[in-house]
Amino acid sequence: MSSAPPVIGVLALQGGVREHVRALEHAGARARGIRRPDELDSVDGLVVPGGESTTMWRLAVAFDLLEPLRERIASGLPAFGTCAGMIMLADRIEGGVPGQQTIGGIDMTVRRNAFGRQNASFEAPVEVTGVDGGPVEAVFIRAPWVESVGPAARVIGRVPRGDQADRIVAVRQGRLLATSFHPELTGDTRVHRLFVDMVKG
Ligand SMILES: NC(=O)CC[C@H](N)C(=O)O
Repeated sequence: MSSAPPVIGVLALQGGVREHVRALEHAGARARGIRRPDELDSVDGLVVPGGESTTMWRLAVAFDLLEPLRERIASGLPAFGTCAGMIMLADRIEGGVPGQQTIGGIDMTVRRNAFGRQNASFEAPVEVTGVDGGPVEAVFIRAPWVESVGPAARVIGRVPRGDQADRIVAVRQGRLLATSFHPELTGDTRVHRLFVDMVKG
């Protein structure tokens, strides 16, 4: 017997919203954009997309969403952040603009634009714990990396090789998930399936 698909919101202030909606629907969820605090009440999970974390933070404040997002996530709403969305889910950031705030939730320190200029965009096969069937082809676009995680968070993916081998690029903490890269851009929906399973679980 199959239960009703979970409803997953995609924070639609800015960034790669449509791609996540598509990937979530492929992964067996119903997806919708979220722009207002009351829309948070009717979702079982939330994706915070990539884009620009400084703009997303400013818009979240302007739309009175930052506090409601913090409250919902603190009270157990499963969430998945990609790239700028990873920054938004970090408890601590480095390289932010003055005063930059996050939603938080994951006990980690994330460095913005960490991979630097020559290497601002690249792809690499990343093994993600909990995703079966071989590495995920990870697309990094002016991506952050995770400097460190606290005891509550678990590293589930690292850069496989090259100058930045072993940099942490995927983290999980309970029902919160974050990747430096963009699984919504590749057509491979295994990371979204992992999140949909976390939401169902
Ligand atoms: N592709 C992305 O989401 C880039 C993130 C962006 N560099 C930021 O700081 O928010």
